[in-house]
Amino acid sequence: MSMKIESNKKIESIASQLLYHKKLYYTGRSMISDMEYDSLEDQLKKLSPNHPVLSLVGYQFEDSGKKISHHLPMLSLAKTYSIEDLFDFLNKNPSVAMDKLDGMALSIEYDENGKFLRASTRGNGKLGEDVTEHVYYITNIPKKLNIDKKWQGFHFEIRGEIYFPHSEFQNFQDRFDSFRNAVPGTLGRKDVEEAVDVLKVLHFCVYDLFVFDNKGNYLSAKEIPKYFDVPNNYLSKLNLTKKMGFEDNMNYVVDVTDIKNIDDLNLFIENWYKKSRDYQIDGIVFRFKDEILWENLGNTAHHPRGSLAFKQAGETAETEILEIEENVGRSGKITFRAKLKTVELSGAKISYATLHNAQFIEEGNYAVGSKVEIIRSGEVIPAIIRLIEPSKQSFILPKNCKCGYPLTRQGPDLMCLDNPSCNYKDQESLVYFISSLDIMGVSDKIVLKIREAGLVQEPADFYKLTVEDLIQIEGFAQKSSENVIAAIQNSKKIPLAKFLTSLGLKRGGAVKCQEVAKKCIHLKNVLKLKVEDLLEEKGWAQKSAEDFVESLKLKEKIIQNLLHYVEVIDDESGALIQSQSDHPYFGKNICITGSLSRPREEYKKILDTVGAKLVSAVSSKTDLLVCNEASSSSKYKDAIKHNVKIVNEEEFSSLL
Ligand SMILES: NC(=O)c1ccc[n+]([C@@H]2O[C@H](COP(=O)([O-])OP(=O)(O)OC[C@H]3O[C@@H](n4cnc5c(N)ncnc54)[C@H](O)[C@@H]3O)[C@@H](O)[C@H]2O)c1
Ligand SMILES: [Zn+2]
Repeated sequence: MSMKIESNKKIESIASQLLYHKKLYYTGRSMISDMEYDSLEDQLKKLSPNHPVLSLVGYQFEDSGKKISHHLPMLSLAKTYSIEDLFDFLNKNPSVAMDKLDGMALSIEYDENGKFLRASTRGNGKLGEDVTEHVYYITNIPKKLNIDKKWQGFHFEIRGEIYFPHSEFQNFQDRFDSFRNAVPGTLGRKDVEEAVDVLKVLHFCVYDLFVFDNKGNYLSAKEIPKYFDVPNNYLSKLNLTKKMGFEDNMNYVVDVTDIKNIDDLNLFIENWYKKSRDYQIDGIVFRFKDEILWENLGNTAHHPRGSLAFKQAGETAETEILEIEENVGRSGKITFRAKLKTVELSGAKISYATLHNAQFIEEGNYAVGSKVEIIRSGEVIPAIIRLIEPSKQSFILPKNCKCGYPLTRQGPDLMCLDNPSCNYKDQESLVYFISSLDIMGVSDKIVLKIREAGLVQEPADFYKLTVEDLIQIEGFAQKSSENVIAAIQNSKKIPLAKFLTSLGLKRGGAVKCQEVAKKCIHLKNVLKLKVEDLLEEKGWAQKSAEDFVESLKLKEKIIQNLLHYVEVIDDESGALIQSQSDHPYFGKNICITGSLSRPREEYKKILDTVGAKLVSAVSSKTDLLVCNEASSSSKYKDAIKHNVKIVNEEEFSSLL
């Protein structure tokens, strides 16, 4: 074989490994450390500097929705692990340093009035996914910018990182396979309403601003200081975004012009990582301060030349797998974790690591006795990144669930699907049932203890518990047992929407269950639901409707058993709305001014019952103003101004 063919083979092998790991990484299942990945990339750079894989940005997901084409490409960053390289970079030009936030890049566009227009992800750098609807719910992204007079007529594009604060992630841990997957997973959801609670707690941090004039032409770094009356540097550009209403992010950015030698730089880096923060970083971004220079340096196909990310090799440790344990999730998905010979890693004693799913174990060839390398990567429990030495024995994936029923393979996962009342998946269902009912004084911990003692197999069993049962369990005293039992017994009247939510139905998040409750009013109608019925409603896709109806069927026995103990209260709001919707005042905004024959409170109550709203001021959104004579009140004037219909009390009440 000629040298050329040999080296081509090597190049293609590295390229295909890179593609493979990219895919795993961007779907939250990385199998190698960033350092190993980056060193593979370096090898390819040496062998074939122009290889197309090297200029791939991000990873294109299949089956994706609407695309937005970026005005300017959204690129990656050049990176280094070497202090010397970083020092050389800083010596070239005065720079700033900022956190390299480990979330996802977002582009957010505003129109010439400062109104939020649309948002997109980085995607492949040229085409991103449209996430406009998701962004409506992200609270620290302004939907209307504070626009100074001299900024009017310009369009703005803000770029930054959307990330999950650690303190918030704690509340949503069980919903995601991994921390890394949480943000892409949430922004990738097509049924946005199901993700609202997560979107509300995500944070956005700005790192760039682009300005376009009213013809859509890009305003260069040279022109910005002229139009906006700011000095030519990165910090003052960021300051503009702060004035526009973005959260103050200046504490992320530090001037590093006073670093004079390698020792200073080492100390600076060491201290940077010591700072406490409520989010994950995967490096430090250094960027030349001079904006005109930064722009003139331009980009490669992969990254801007005026920025450099410094990364630190994450601390890893070697250990041995002692046992492989499995857990059955609420959906029936089996997840695996390894019990390890305890080792210390970044100051913590580690005895467990995640093995994710069946595919991860197969591909990595992990088994009891394997020597492995583990890393802490911001996950709740550490991840295994590499097999150091295979075990003499191999691990045979379970054929059956712990409940005895056979498992089904679905892609990378094993699932327990055949046993509708699998006790093991109910272990999670039980906790979920109680926690979504919000029974005061009954925490998840208590539920697990009761479950471990074997006292409950399904939700209905909670209502059969007695004080005597609980006292037998370690940690329960007379008084606390009485409290728990009383709390459970007091939770027997459950509104329909809450009842449905607590069942943990597939696709049955709180918002969807509320819609179903409104539509069906009685539980017996819910139990008769067909896929077609759901498809009539907006926000239901074929697959989610099928999942919902099917999982409802699977829970039928659990529901029937529960009904011996609890009373499910009809959704009256739905019943009302059905009859109200024919009323002429339904959905109308009505305002009253001057004195009428009956107190305003009384009218408010009547209006409530027909589905109308009594508003306190007149705007273009008001449908009707009620008053007995022309007056000089501001409400009256506004009604004339906005062309709002004005009627007297008699006319008004004739329709009530
Ligand atoms: N372990 C693996 O298997 C594996 C696989 C693929 C990629 N990776 C890792 O992923 C990285 C490459 O991925 P990438 O291109 O998504 O990201 P990147 O590391 O090249 O960084 C670019 C991204 O950084 C983000 N960012 C955060 N803070 C920023 C700031 N202050 N200024 C500018 N940008 C900021 C932006 O989202 C931007 O898109 C590499 O570091 C690589 O090690 C690892
Ligand atoms: Zn099972």
